[in-house]
Amino acid sequence: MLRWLTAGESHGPSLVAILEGLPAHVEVTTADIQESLARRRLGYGRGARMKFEQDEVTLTGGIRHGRTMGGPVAIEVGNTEWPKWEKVMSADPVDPVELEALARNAALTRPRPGHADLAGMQKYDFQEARPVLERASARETAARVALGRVASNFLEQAVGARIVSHVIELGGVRAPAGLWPEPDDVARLDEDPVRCLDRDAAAAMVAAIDQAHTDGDTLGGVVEVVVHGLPPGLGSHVHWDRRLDSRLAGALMGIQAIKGVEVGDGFELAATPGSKAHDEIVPTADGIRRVSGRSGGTEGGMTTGEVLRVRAAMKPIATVPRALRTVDVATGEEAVANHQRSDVCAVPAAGIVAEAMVALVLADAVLEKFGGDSVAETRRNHQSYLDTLRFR
Ligand SMILES: Cc1cc2nc3c(=O)[nH]c(=O)nc-3n(C[C@H](O)[C@H](O)[C@H](O)COP(=O)(O)O)c2cc1C
Ligand SMILES: C=C(O[C@@H]1CC(C(=O)O)=C[C@@H](OP(=O)(O)O)[C@H]1O)C(=O)O
Repeated sequence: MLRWLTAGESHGPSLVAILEGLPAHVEVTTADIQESLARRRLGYGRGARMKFEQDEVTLTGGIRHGRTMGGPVAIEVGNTEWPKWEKVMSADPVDPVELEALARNAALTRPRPGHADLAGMQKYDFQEARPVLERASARETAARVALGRVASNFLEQAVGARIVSHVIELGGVRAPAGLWPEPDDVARLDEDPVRCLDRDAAAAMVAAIDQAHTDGDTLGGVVEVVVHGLPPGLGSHVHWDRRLDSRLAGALMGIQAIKGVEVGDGFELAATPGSKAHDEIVPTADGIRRVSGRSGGTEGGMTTGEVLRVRAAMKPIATVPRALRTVDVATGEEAVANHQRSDVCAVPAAGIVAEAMVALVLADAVLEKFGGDSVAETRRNHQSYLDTLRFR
Protein backbone atom coordinates (compact mmCIF):
# COMPACT_ATOMS: atom_id res chain seq x y z
CA MET A 1 0.00 0.00 0.00
CA LEU A 2 2.36 2.70 1.29
CA ARG A 3 6.01 2.65 0.25
CA TRP A 4 8.71 4.91 1.56
CA LEU A 5 12.40 5.43 0.93
CA THR A 6 15.06 7.78 2.17
CA ALA A 7 18.44 8.70 0.65
CA GLY A 8 21.30 10.96 1.63
CA GLU A 9 24.28 11.13 3.97
CA SER A 10 24.83 12.83 7.30
CA HIS A 11 27.19 15.45 5.88
CA GLY A 12 25.88 15.44 2.30
CA PRO A 13 23.91 18.36 0.83
CA SER A 14 20.54 17.00 1.92
CA LEU A 15 18.38 14.04 2.80
CA VAL A 16 15.63 13.05 0.41
CA ALA A 17 12.48 11.16 1.33
CA ILE A 18 9.66 9.75 -0.78
CA LEU A 19 6.27 8.46 0.34
CA GLU A 20 4.15 6.69 -2.28
CA GLY A 21 0.57 5.48 -1.98
CA LEU A 22 -1.15 8.20 0.04
CA PRO A 23 -4.57 9.39 -1.08
CA ALA A 24 -5.20 12.90 -2.32
CA HIS A 25 -6.29 15.77 -0.04
CA VAL A 26 -4.09 15.04 2.97
CA GLU A 27 -3.51 18.52 4.38
CA VAL A 28 0.18 19.11 5.05
CA THR A 29 2.49 22.12 4.84
CA THR A 30 6.20 22.91 5.05
CA ALA A 31 5.51 24.43 8.48
CA ASP A 32 4.00 21.13 9.73
CA ILE A 33 7.13 19.24 8.73
CA GLN A 34 9.43 21.88 10.18
CA GLU A 35 7.50 21.62 13.44
CA SER A 36 8.06 17.84 13.62
CA LEU A 37 11.74 18.20 12.73
CA ALA A 38 12.15 20.81 15.47
CA ARG A 39 10.72 18.30 17.97
CA ARG A 40 13.34 15.76 16.88
CA ARG A 41 16.13 18.24 17.60
CA LEU A 42 14.94 18.63 21.19
CA GLY A 43 16.16 16.68 24.20
CA TYR A 44 18.76 17.14 26.90
CA GLY A 45 22.09 15.48 26.15
CA ARG A 46 22.28 15.98 22.41
CA GLY A 47 25.55 17.15 20.87
CA ALA A 48 26.66 20.45 19.35
CA ARG A 49 25.21 19.75 15.93
CA MET A 50 21.59 19.85 17.08
CA LYS A 51 22.11 23.43 18.27
CA PHE A 52 22.86 24.75 14.81
CA GLU A 53 21.31 22.18 12.45
CA GLN A 54 18.38 23.92 10.71
CA ASP A 55 16.69 21.03 8.82
CA GLU A 56 15.89 23.14 5.76
CA VAL A 57 12.67 21.62 4.36
CA THR A 58 11.62 21.77 0.70
CA LEU A 59 8.52 19.95 -0.52
CA THR A 60 9.45 18.98 -4.06
CA GLY A 61 6.62 16.70 -5.17
CA GLY A 62 3.12 15.44 -4.55
CA ILE A 63 1.70 18.45 -2.68
CA ARG A 64 -0.08 21.51 -4.08
CA HIS A 65 -1.44 24.41 -2.05
CA GLY A 66 -1.18 22.45 1.18
CA ARG A 67 -2.80 19.20 0.00
CA THR A 68 -1.47 15.96 -1.41
CA MET A 69 -2.48 15.19 -4.99
CA GLY A 70 -2.26 11.38 -4.88
CA GLY A 71 1.23 11.09 -6.38
CA PRO A 72 4.46 10.36 -4.49
CA VAL A 73 5.27 12.96 -1.84
CA ALA A 74 8.91 14.05 -2.10
CA ILE A 75 10.66 15.98 0.66
CA GLU A 76 14.18 17.36 0.83
CA VAL A 77 15.81 18.19 4.16
CA GLY A 78 18.93 20.30 3.70
CA ASN A 79 21.97 19.77 5.96
CA THR A 80 23.36 22.97 7.43
CA GLU A 81 26.72 21.16 7.74
CA TRP A 82 27.12 20.81 3.98
CA PRO A 83 29.34 23.85 3.20
CA LYS A 84 32.04 22.44 5.53
CA TRP A 85 31.88 19.04 3.80
CA GLU A 86 31.47 20.06 0.18
CA LYS A 87 34.84 18.60 -0.85
CA VAL A 88 34.92 15.60 1.52
CA MET A 89 31.42 14.48 0.53
CA SER A 90 31.44 15.67 -3.09
CA ALA A 91 29.54 13.31 -5.41
CA ASP A 92 32.01 14.08 -8.18
CA PRO A 93 35.73 13.28 -7.99
CA VAL A 94 37.93 15.85 -6.22
CA ASP A 95 41.64 16.51 -6.84
CA PRO A 96 43.42 14.03 -4.49
CA VAL A 97 46.05 16.66 -3.53
CA GLU A 98 43.29 19.02 -2.42
CA LEU A 99 41.61 16.23 -0.44
CA GLU A 100 44.87 15.20 1.23
CA ALA A 101 45.22 18.72 2.67
CA LEU A 102 41.82 18.57 4.42
CA ALA A 103 42.01 17.50 8.08
CA ARG A 104 38.29 16.70 7.86
CA ASN A 105 39.10 14.02 5.30
CA ALA A 106 41.57 12.13 7.55
CA ALA A 107 40.99 8.39 7.22
CA LEU A 108 38.81 6.97 10.03
CA THR A 109 40.63 3.70 10.64
CA ARG A 110 39.77 3.18 14.32
CA PRO A 111 36.20 1.77 14.15
CA ARG A 112 33.87 2.56 17.04
CA PRO A 113 32.50 -0.46 18.93
CA GLY A 114 28.71 -0.28 18.76
CA HIS A 115 28.56 1.72 15.50
CA ALA A 116 28.34 0.37 11.96
CA ASP A 117 32.01 1.23 11.21
CA LEU A 118 33.83 -2.12 11.21
CA ALA A 119 31.11 -4.43 9.88
CA GLY A 120 30.31 -1.82 7.20
CA MET A 121 33.97 -1.50 6.10
CA GLN A 122 34.22 -5.29 5.85
CA LYS A 123 30.96 -5.75 4.02
CA TYR A 124 31.33 -2.88 1.50
CA ASP A 125 35.11 -3.15 1.09
CA PHE A 126 36.20 0.25 2.41
CA GLN A 127 39.57 1.03 4.01
CA GLU A 128 38.06 3.56 6.41
CA ALA A 129 34.72 4.25 8.08
CA ARG A 130 33.64 7.55 6.47
CA PRO A 131 31.54 6.01 3.66
CA VAL A 132 29.84 3.75 6.22
CA LEU A 133 29.10 6.14 9.06
CA GLU A 134 27.73 8.78 6.70
CA ARG A 135 24.75 6.58 5.90
CA ALA A 136 24.57 4.67 9.20
CA SER A 137 24.23 7.96 11.08
CA ALA A 138 20.89 8.73 12.63
CA ARG A 139 20.91 12.03 10.74
CA GLU A 140 18.81 9.96 8.32
CA THR A 141 16.00 9.89 10.87
CA ALA A 142 15.23 13.53 9.96
CA ALA A 143 13.93 12.18 6.62
CA ARG A 144 11.79 9.59 8.39
CA VAL A 145 10.32 12.18 10.72
CA ALA A 146 9.42 14.32 7.71
CA LEU A 147 7.55 11.39 6.13
CA GLY A 148 6.08 10.42 9.49
CA ARG A 149 4.46 13.84 9.76
CA VAL A 150 2.68 13.36 6.44
CA ALA A 151 1.49 9.91 7.59
CA SER A 152 0.43 11.30 10.93
CA ASN A 153 -1.61 14.10 9.33
CA PHE A 154 -3.33 11.45 7.18
CA LEU A 155 -4.15 9.31 10.23
CA GLU A 156 -5.63 12.23 12.11
CA GLN A 157 -7.62 13.50 9.11
CA ALA A 158 -8.87 10.08 7.93
CA VAL A 159 -9.64 8.21 11.17
CA GLY A 160 -9.02 10.72 13.98
CA ALA A 161 -6.01 8.84 15.43
CA ARG A 162 -3.39 10.82 17.38
CA ILE A 163 0.13 9.76 18.29
CA VAL A 164 2.29 10.82 21.23
CA SER A 165 5.52 9.41 22.65
CA HIS A 166 7.26 9.78 25.99
CA VAL A 167 10.45 8.62 27.66
CA ILE A 168 9.83 5.94 30.28
CA GLU A 169 13.44 5.05 31.13
CA LEU A 170 16.80 6.77 30.67
CA GLY A 171 20.22 5.76 31.98
CA GLY A 172 18.57 3.25 34.33
CA VAL A 173 16.13 5.82 35.81
CA ARG A 174 12.53 4.61 35.38
CA ALA A 175 9.36 6.68 35.33
CA PRO A 176 6.56 5.19 37.49
CA ALA A 177 4.76 2.38 35.65
CA GLY A 178 1.24 2.72 34.28
CA LEU A 179 1.50 6.38 33.31
CA TRP A 180 0.90 7.21 29.67
CA PRO A 181 0.11 10.47 27.88
CA GLU A 182 -3.07 11.78 26.30
CA PRO A 183 -2.79 13.49 22.89
CA ASP A 184 -3.00 16.91 24.53
CA ASP A 185 0.11 16.18 26.61
CA VAL A 186 2.36 16.70 23.57
CA ALA A 187 3.15 20.36 24.30
CA ARG A 188 3.90 19.62 27.95
CA LEU A 189 6.14 16.69 27.01
CA ASP A 190 8.00 18.72 24.40
CA GLU A 191 8.78 21.33 27.05
CA ASP A 192 10.35 18.75 29.35
CA PRO A 193 14.12 18.35 28.70
CA VAL A 194 13.79 14.55 28.54
CA ARG A 195 10.14 14.26 27.40
CA CYS A 196 9.12 12.38 30.55
CA LEU A 197 5.67 12.70 32.19
CA ASP A 198 6.92 12.33 35.77
CA ARG A 199 8.75 15.40 37.13
CA ASP A 200 10.88 13.55 39.67
CA ALA A 201 11.95 10.90 37.20
CA ALA A 202 12.71 13.64 34.65
CA ALA A 203 14.97 15.45 37.13
CA ALA A 204 16.81 12.19 37.91
CA MET A 205 17.22 11.51 34.16
CA VAL A 206 18.71 14.98 33.61
CA ALA A 207 21.09 14.36 36.53
CA ALA A 208 22.12 11.00 34.99
CA ILE A 209 22.91 12.74 31.69
CA ASP A 210 25.00 15.38 33.51
CA GLN A 211 26.89 12.62 35.30
CA ALA A 212 27.51 10.70 32.08
CA HIS A 213 28.77 13.91 30.47
CA THR A 214 31.20 14.46 33.34
CA ASP A 215 32.33 10.84 33.14
CA GLY A 216 32.88 10.94 29.36
CA ASP A 217 30.15 8.35 29.00
CA THR A 218 26.87 7.91 27.08
CA LEU A 219 23.37 6.64 27.95
CA GLY A 220 20.43 4.77 26.44
CA GLY A 221 16.83 4.30 27.54
CA VAL A 222 13.29 3.31 26.60
CA VAL A 223 10.61 5.30 24.76
CA GLU A 224 6.92 4.47 24.52
CA VAL A 225 4.66 5.47 21.64
CA VAL A 226 0.96 5.78 22.46
CA VAL A 227 -1.78 6.04 19.83
CA HIS A 228 -5.32 7.15 20.68
CA GLY A 229 -8.36 6.78 18.45
CA LEU A 230 -7.61 3.69 16.35
CA PRO A 231 -10.47 1.43 15.25
CA PRO A 232 -10.39 -2.31 16.02
CA GLY A 233 -9.18 -4.58 13.24
CA LEU A 234 -6.02 -2.98 11.79
CA GLY A 235 -3.51 -5.72 10.93
CA SER A 236 -4.53 -9.38 10.91
CA HIS A 237 -4.13 -12.68 12.71
CA VAL A 238 -4.09 -14.68 9.48
CA HIS A 239 -0.42 -14.51 8.53
CA TRP A 240 2.83 -13.60 10.34
CA ASP A 241 3.70 -10.67 8.14
CA ARG A 242 0.22 -9.19 8.40
CA ARG A 243 0.30 -9.08 12.20
CA LEU A 244 0.42 -5.44 13.28
CA ASP A 245 2.77 -6.38 16.15
CA SER A 246 5.28 -7.72 13.66
CA ARG A 247 5.03 -4.67 11.41
CA LEU A 248 5.41 -2.25 14.32
CA ALA A 249 8.33 -4.18 15.79
CA GLY A 250 10.15 -4.29 12.44
CA ALA A 251 9.68 -0.57 11.91
CA LEU A 252 10.87 0.34 15.43
CA MET A 253 13.84 -2.04 15.25
CA GLY A 254 14.77 -0.32 12.00
CA ILE A 255 15.68 2.82 13.95
CA GLN A 256 19.41 3.24 14.61
CA ALA A 257 20.43 1.94 18.06
CA ILE A 258 17.04 0.36 18.90
CA LYS A 259 17.74 -3.10 20.34
CA GLY A 260 14.43 -4.16 21.86
CA VAL A 261 10.72 -3.65 21.24
CA GLU A 262 7.75 -4.40 23.48
CA VAL A 263 4.06 -4.32 22.66
CA GLY A 264 2.16 -3.17 25.74
CA ASP A 265 3.69 -4.55 28.91
CA GLY A 266 5.79 -6.91 26.76
CA PHE A 267 8.51 -8.66 28.76
CA GLU A 268 6.77 -8.00 32.07
CA LEU A 269 3.80 -10.07 30.90
CA ALA A 270 6.12 -13.06 30.55
CA ALA A 271 6.57 -13.02 34.32
CA THR A 272 2.90 -12.43 35.17
CA PRO A 273 0.28 -15.19 35.61
CA GLY A 274 -2.43 -15.26 32.96
CA SER A 275 -5.08 -14.24 35.46
CA LYS A 276 -3.30 -10.91 35.89
CA ALA A 277 -1.75 -10.50 32.45
CA HIS A 278 -4.74 -10.16 30.16
CA ASP A 279 -7.24 -7.35 29.75
CA GLU A 280 -10.68 -8.60 30.79
CA ILE A 281 -13.57 -7.76 28.48
CA VAL A 282 -16.68 -6.16 30.01
CA PRO A 283 -19.95 -4.61 28.80
CA THR A 284 -20.15 -0.86 29.51
CA ALA A 285 -22.46 2.02 28.60
CA ASP A 286 -19.89 2.80 25.82
CA GLY A 287 -20.04 -0.76 24.46
CA ILE A 288 -17.66 -3.65 24.94
CA ARG A 289 -14.38 -2.51 26.54
CA ARG A 290 -11.20 -3.89 28.13
CA VAL A 291 -10.77 -3.06 31.81
CA SER A 292 -7.00 -2.58 31.49
CA GLY A 293 -4.43 -1.89 28.75
CA ARG A 294 -1.66 -4.40 29.37
CA SER A 295 -1.79 -5.87 25.87
CA GLY A 296 -0.86 -2.52 24.38
CA GLY A 297 -4.00 -2.43 22.26
CA THR A 298 -3.41 -5.43 20.02
CA GLU A 299 -4.69 -9.01 20.20
CA GLY A 300 -4.02 -11.57 17.49
CA GLY A 301 -1.94 -9.05 15.56
CA MET A 302 -4.92 -6.68 15.26
CA THR A 303 -5.81 -3.45 16.99
CA THR A 304 -8.50 -3.89 19.64
CA GLY A 305 -9.74 -0.31 19.49
CA GLU A 306 -8.12 0.44 22.85
CA VAL A 307 -5.04 2.67 23.23
CA LEU A 308 -2.08 1.29 21.25
CA ARG A 309 1.17 1.27 23.20
CA VAL A 310 4.59 0.12 21.92
CA ARG A 311 8.05 0.57 23.41
CA ALA A 312 11.54 0.74 21.96
CA ALA A 313 14.78 0.29 23.92
CA MET A 314 17.77 2.32 22.73
CA LYS A 315 21.32 1.25 23.55
CA PRO A 316 23.78 3.96 24.69
CA ILE A 317 25.37 6.18 22.02
CA ALA A 318 28.28 4.33 20.38
CA THR A 319 30.68 7.27 20.15
CA VAL A 320 31.79 7.16 23.79
CA PRO A 321 33.96 10.20 24.69
CA ARG A 322 36.09 8.07 27.03
CA ALA A 323 36.83 6.07 23.94
CA LEU A 324 36.63 2.29 23.91
CA ARG A 325 39.32 -0.13 22.76
CA THR A 326 39.47 -1.00 19.10
CA VAL A 327 41.96 -1.96 16.39
CA ASP A 328 43.49 0.54 13.97
CA VAL A 329 42.68 -1.28 10.74
CA ALA A 330 45.49 0.59 8.94
CA THR A 331 48.17 -0.96 11.22
CA GLY A 332 46.44 -3.92 12.90
CA GLU A 333 47.54 -2.48 16.26
CA GLU A 334 45.44 -1.89 19.38
CA ALA A 335 44.03 1.64 19.52
CA VAL A 336 41.23 3.73 20.98
CA ALA A 337 38.12 4.32 18.87
CA ASN A 338 37.57 7.44 16.77
CA HIS A 339 35.78 10.19 18.63
CA GLN A 340 35.01 13.72 17.57
CA ARG A 341 31.76 15.15 18.85
CA SER A 342 28.63 13.15 19.65
CA ASP A 343 25.41 13.03 21.62
CA VAL A 344 25.60 11.90 25.27
CA CYS A 345 22.03 10.67 24.97
CA ALA A 346 19.46 10.83 22.17
CA VAL A 347 16.58 8.94 23.79
CA PRO A 348 14.08 11.87 23.66
CA ALA A 349 14.81 12.33 19.94
CA ALA A 350 14.43 8.58 19.37
CA GLY A 351 10.87 8.93 20.72
CA ILE A 352 10.02 11.39 17.94
CA VAL A 353 11.54 9.03 15.36
CA ALA A 354 9.54 6.15 16.87
CA GLU A 355 6.34 8.22 16.53
CA ALA A 356 7.16 8.64 12.83
CA MET A 357 7.76 4.93 12.26
CA VAL A 358 4.52 4.03 14.05
CA ALA A 359 2.64 6.64 11.99
CA LEU A 360 3.94 5.14 8.74
CA VAL A 361 3.01 1.58 9.75
CA LEU A 362 -0.46 2.64 10.90
CA ALA A 363 -1.12 4.76 7.81
CA ASP A 364 -0.27 1.67 5.76
CA ALA A 365 -2.58 -0.51 7.87
CA VAL A 366 -5.43 2.03 7.60
CA LEU A 367 -5.10 2.15 3.82
CA GLU A 368 -5.00 -1.64 3.64
CA LYS A 369 -8.23 -1.87 5.67
CA PHE A 370 -10.18 1.11 4.32
CA GLY A 371 -8.52 2.04 1.02
CA GLY A 372 -9.45 5.34 -0.61
CA ASP A 373 -7.96 7.60 -3.24
CA SER A 374 -9.04 10.71 -1.36
CA VAL A 375 -9.04 11.35 2.38
CA ALA A 376 -12.83 11.75 2.21
CA GLU A 377 -13.15 8.27 0.71
CA THR A 378 -10.97 6.71 3.43
CA ARG A 379 -13.00 8.60 6.05
CA ARG A 380 -16.32 7.36 4.60
CA ASN A 381 -15.09 3.76 4.47
CA HIS A 382 -13.84 4.01 8.05
CA GLN A 383 -17.16 5.47 9.22
CA SER A 384 -19.24 2.83 7.47
CA TYR A 385 -17.07 0.11 9.07
CA LEU A 386 -17.66 1.65 12.51
CA ASP A 387 -21.40 2.00 11.81
CA THR A 388 -21.74 -1.71 11.03
CA LEU A 389 -19.17 -3.07 13.48
CA ARG A 390 -20.37 -6.11 15.44
CA PHE A 391 -20.34 -6.24 19.23
CA ARG A 392 -19.63 -2.52 19.67
C1 LIG B 1 18.29 10.18 17.30
C2 LIG B 1 19.57 9.39 17.33
C3 LIG B 1 20.79 10.06 17.51
C4 LIG B 1 21.98 9.35 17.55
N1 LIG B 1 23.15 10.04 17.76
C5 LIG B 1 24.32 9.35 17.79
C6 LIG B 1 25.57 10.04 18.01
O1 LIG B 1 25.62 11.25 18.17
N2 LIG B 1 26.68 9.30 18.03
C7 LIG B 1 26.68 7.93 17.87
O2 LIG B 1 27.72 7.30 17.91
N3 LIG B 1 25.52 7.27 17.67
C8 LIG B 1 24.35 7.94 17.62
N4 LIG B 1 23.18 7.26 17.40
C9 LIG B 1 23.21 5.80 17.23
C10 LIG B 1 23.86 5.34 15.93
O3 LIG B 1 23.25 5.96 14.82
C11 LIG B 1 23.74 3.81 15.82
O4 LIG B 1 24.27 3.23 16.96
C12 LIG B 1 24.49 3.32 14.59
O5 LIG B 1 23.82 3.74 13.42
C13 LIG B 1 24.66 1.79 14.58
O6 LIG B 1 23.44 1.12 14.49
P1 LIG B 1 22.98 0.07 15.63
O7 LIG B 1 23.17 0.78 16.91
O8 LIG B 1 21.57 -0.22 15.36
O9 LIG B 1 23.88 -1.11 15.58
C14 LIG B 1 21.98 7.94 17.37
C15 LIG B 1 20.76 7.27 17.17
C16 LIG B 1 19.56 7.98 17.16
C17 LIG B 1 18.26 7.25 16.94
C1 LIG C 1 22.97 14.78 12.89
C2 LIG C 1 22.18 14.10 13.67
O1 LIG C 1 22.55 13.13 14.55
C3 LIG C 1 23.84 12.61 14.43
C4 LIG C 1 23.73 11.14 14.60
C5 LIG C 1 25.04 10.51 14.71
C6 LIG C 1 25.11 9.05 14.55
O2 LIG C 1 26.24 8.52 14.53
O3 LIG C 1 24.06 8.39 14.47
C7 LIG C 1 26.17 11.25 15.01
C8 LIG C 1 26.14 12.72 15.20
O4 LIG C 1 26.51 13.36 14.00
P1 LIG C 1 27.79 14.31 13.89
O5 LIG C 1 28.94 13.36 13.92
O6 LIG C 1 27.66 15.05 12.61
O7 LIG C 1 27.72 15.20 15.09
C9 LIG C 1 24.74 13.20 15.52
O8 LIG C 1 24.71 14.60 15.52
C10 LIG C 1 20.74 14.31 13.68
O9 LIG C 1 20.06 13.60 14.44
O10 LIG C 1 20.25 15.18 12.91
